[in-house]
Amino acid sequence: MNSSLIGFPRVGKLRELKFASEKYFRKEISTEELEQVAKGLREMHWNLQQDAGISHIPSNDFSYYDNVLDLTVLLNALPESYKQLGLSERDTYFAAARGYQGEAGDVKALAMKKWFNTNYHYLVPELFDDSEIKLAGDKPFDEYEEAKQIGVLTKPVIIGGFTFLKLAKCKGSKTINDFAEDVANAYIAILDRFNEQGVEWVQFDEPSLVTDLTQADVALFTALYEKVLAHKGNVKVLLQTYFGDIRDSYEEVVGLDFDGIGLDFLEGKQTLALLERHGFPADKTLFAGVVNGKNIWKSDYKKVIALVNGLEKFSQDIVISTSCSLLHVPYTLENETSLAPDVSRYFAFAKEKLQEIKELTELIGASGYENKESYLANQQVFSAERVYEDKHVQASVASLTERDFVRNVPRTKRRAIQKEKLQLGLLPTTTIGSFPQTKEVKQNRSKYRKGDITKAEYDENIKGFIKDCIELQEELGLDVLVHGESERNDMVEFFGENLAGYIFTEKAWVQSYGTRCVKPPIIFGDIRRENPITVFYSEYAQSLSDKPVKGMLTGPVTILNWSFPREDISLKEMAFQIGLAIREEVLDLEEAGIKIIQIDEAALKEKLPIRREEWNSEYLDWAIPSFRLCHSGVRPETQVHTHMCYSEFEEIVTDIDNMDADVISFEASRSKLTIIDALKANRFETEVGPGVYDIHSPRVPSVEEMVAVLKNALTKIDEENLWINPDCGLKTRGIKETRESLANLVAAAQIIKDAVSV
Ligand SMILES: Nc1nc2c(c(=O)[nH]1)N[C@@H](CNc1ccc(C(=O)N[C@@H](CCC(=O)N[C@@H](CCC(=O)N[C@@H](CCC(=O)O)C(=O)O)C(=O)O)C(=O)O)cc1)CN2
Ligand code: MET
Ligand SMILES: [Zn+2]
Repeated sequence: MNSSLIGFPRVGKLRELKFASEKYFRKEISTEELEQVAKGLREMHWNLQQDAGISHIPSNDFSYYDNVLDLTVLLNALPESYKQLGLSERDTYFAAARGYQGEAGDVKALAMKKWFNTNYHYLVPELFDDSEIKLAGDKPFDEYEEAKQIGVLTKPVIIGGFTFLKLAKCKGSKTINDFAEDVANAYIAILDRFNEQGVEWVQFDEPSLVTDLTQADVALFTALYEKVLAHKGNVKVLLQTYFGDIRDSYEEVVGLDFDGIGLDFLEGKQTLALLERHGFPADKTLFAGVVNGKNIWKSDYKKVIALVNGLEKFSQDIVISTSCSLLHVPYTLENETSLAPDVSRYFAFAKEKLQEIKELTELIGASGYENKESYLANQQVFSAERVYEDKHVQASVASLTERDFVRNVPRTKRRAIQKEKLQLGLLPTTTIGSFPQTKEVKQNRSKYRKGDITKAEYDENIKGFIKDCIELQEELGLDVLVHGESERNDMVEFFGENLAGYIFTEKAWVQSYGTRCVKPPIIFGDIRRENPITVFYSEYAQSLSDKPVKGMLTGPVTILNWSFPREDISLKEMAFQIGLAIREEVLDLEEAGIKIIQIDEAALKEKLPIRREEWNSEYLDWAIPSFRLCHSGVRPETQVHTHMCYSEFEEIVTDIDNMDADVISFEASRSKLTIIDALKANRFETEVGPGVYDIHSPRVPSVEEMVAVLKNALTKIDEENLWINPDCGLKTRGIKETRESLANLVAAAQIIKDAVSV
């Protein structure tokens, strides 16, 4: 049986690409040196896949920052503002990705958004009325050639034209339909080039097909591909989908002249039913996504083999594949030195998944496969009892009642009590929580981890960072302070490390955006809080100031969504277990005299099901309650904040209000504040802090631009309800730009406060 990979992680086994790129940004290495690192990684990844016997090895899945941005460049759609800087090709690309501020000019980065239901972020393509879409680059062709040079014949991978158009934002009067013809022509030109190169298969990724589509969308898709496929020549075209099923377009898709169709049998709840109902054309190859590309648990060979065997009645020509790109899992288990064997034996990261695919291709269809060594070894893992149960936690979740989810004083009444108690005045300024993770802050953690310093020394250093952070905020004149999160490597991993039931890794990095990676902790058993986690740090921070210092926690939905979840119990069960743990922490913080507690739900929107019909039943019906569970026990005078990034929650504004927080801060600066209209229209009750500047870019926002944002916000939001803050935490920023940006923020706030009080 043949096998295919949709994409492979690109940051490198030990994040080599991240470190090289960041050196390049700091001008410590040249373009050529950066390109050498990238080339080395590509070669290594191709060789690995070749060694594992993968038949369809992807190329062009590599990216210096983001593969949607790569496509934008390839289609000549990079906005003029970046080209006008007159920088080198590479630097123009990075200017679009990160913003640019320097001798050549001052431009903001492109907007960044969540890639479907993952923690990966892409840069949003922008289409202007004068954008001229055409093939304008060589990356996919060069990378094919590069692989060929080392003896690997690859399957180039490009995001398809339909997904490109669906993700793009039109900035003028034209709509995506106005660009469809040029897009089709550009893909024809792409296919021409692949024909010249003698490419056998090309993969067009069309994940937008798994979203709810209108008839017009399906018509756009069909028209686009009718045109493109008429020119495919000798190249075979694989239409690759993932993250769900293609229930709205299946019949049209199988009717088109694709040579292969890639379907997701894991997240695609209706994929099998679609095959049952409509069959699968005999002249096409079925690329069956059966190995999980998103989670780190080993595949159960028995189940996978049964699934593939069941597909043979639909197609004689099956290639097995991952369910999505392996971009979303870490590189390899080999780097994990401290995982117990009875834990690590359950896991398969990207490299180990290659081995799984290899073994599966050998087992499927082989007679007597049940007695083969690889099968027996796999089944041994699945027959073993995994004991990590906590009966006490299970009982606590089972005995939750309605009352556990409701604060006993309603929000409007709490508001008056809180205003009286906190005395913040109108338009309070605050930040989202983290302050720059400086070299010293990171070293403190790594020294402690390596045993070079004691816990007491570690805590002493943290107290020093907290003290500096409080002093800085006092000096800047912010109203509500934070302790700065210098004890955290990450807002989720940190809680994973401090909760029983979690496993955490050393080097299991996954790209989140650009050079930024996360190390999602693994939920291995039932979750329980054993000891207070943050109280020591928050209490100390509050002791240094008369202003309120926010307690800072991550909420259950976000902890769950940014972890690798168990597959043997429901998401709801896990969310409630985590919710109970965070609730204990909330109550301890309140007991320690913390007056404002922020519970971040940065990832709430991320795993909202792609299909609207599943929003409530599959998600919101437990996600919102699990948040309420965290704070329902606090006194009315304790103010509860939450925070969300990449907001785009227009359509669930009422659900967000139902979280019953007192204040919410959210990202709005890159998405131009459109969310605010939705808040007004839905009579949003929660006080709001729409972020006034983008913290994902190193550029320093001016006072004027933030005044403009605030004035705009005040046209829609009552001044009694408005907070002033950046759009997310400051951990990725440097101290200098943070100080300057926040000084400007406070100055902008003062101008607005003065204007409002006259
Ligand atoms: N989980 C999560 N998802 C999120 C966000 C988030 O904050 N967390 N924010 C949004 C945007 N995404 C982001 C993702 C990552 C980072 C980020 O800053 N990541 C850091 C890593 C942070 C971290 O965990 N650092 C560790 C590990 C540091 C490290 O590299 N250690 C070295 C050793 C260094 C030494 O010994 O000195 C190693 O492990 O190899 C620490 O500081 O303790 C990075 O890529 O640079 C920011 C935003 C959406 N998704
Ligand atoms: C990705 S949301 C970040 C929230 C967190 N409190 C921080 O400031 O870093
Ligand atoms: Zn955030």
